[in-house]
Amino acid sequence: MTDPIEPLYTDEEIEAARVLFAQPVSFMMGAVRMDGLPPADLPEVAFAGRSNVGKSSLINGLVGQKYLARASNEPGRTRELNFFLLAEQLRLVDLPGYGFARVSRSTASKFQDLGRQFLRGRPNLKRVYLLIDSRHGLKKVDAEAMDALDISAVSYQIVLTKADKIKPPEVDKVVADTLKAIAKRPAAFPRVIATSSEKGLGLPELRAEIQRTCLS
Ligand SMILES: Nc1nc2c(ncn2[C@@H]2O[C@H](COP(=O)(O)OP(=O)(O)OP(=O)(O)O)[C@@H](O)[C@H]2O)c(=O)[nH]1
Ligand SMILES: [Mg+2]
Repeated sequence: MTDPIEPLYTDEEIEAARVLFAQPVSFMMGAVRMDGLPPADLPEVAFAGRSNVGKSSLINGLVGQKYLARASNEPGRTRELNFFLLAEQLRLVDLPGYGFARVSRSTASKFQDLGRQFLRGRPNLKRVYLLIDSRHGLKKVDAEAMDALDISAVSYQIVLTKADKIKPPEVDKVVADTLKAIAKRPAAFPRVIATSSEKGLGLPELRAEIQRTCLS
């Protein structure tokens, strides 16, 4: 039996994805309203998760640029839907985080509502990458986000972040626990990728997964 934990990508796929993500990438726009989105004319993948989980850093890691998406230690940094165009072929969408944010409750909920509306109603959204901090695992707010995605039938995949902060056997355990927790969720893609934007762990596999999702 194949191990569902192991990513199943050929060397050719990994190399093709590396080449794709080495192509030019640019910040296209930030949207603050659903009627201000770019046209739904290219495949998109979005990065969602709690504030401070590492969404902006992961986008930077994937494209090999340190400062493309604004990352910060201050939770609630990303406040708009930020669209990054890669290779003129697909878009990476950085979402505002849910959970704690160092802005007023009404400001935070305004951007969280925008994120929710986007996830529910974007026809060209191929998949949501739902980021979970390796040190913390799934929390109640993450389960609520998954409930919403399951109900809307929006395909999502769990990506563990900051895997450099814990030991490899602990990472394996979080991966196994997470797979168990999502087993019965209808819209969850049954594979979990552990990543570190800092050390590059898991990024080649995630690039290959995004390429498959958007361009095959
Ligand atoms: N050690 C380590 N730190 C990371 C990693 N990814 C992100 N961080 C740190 O975590 C903090 C938050 O990262 P961001 O990428 O801004 O997180 P975010 O999810 O975009 O946050 P919001 O926009 O506020 O929702 C920053 O201080 C990053 O340097 C990682 O893989 N390893
Ligand atoms: Mg951010």
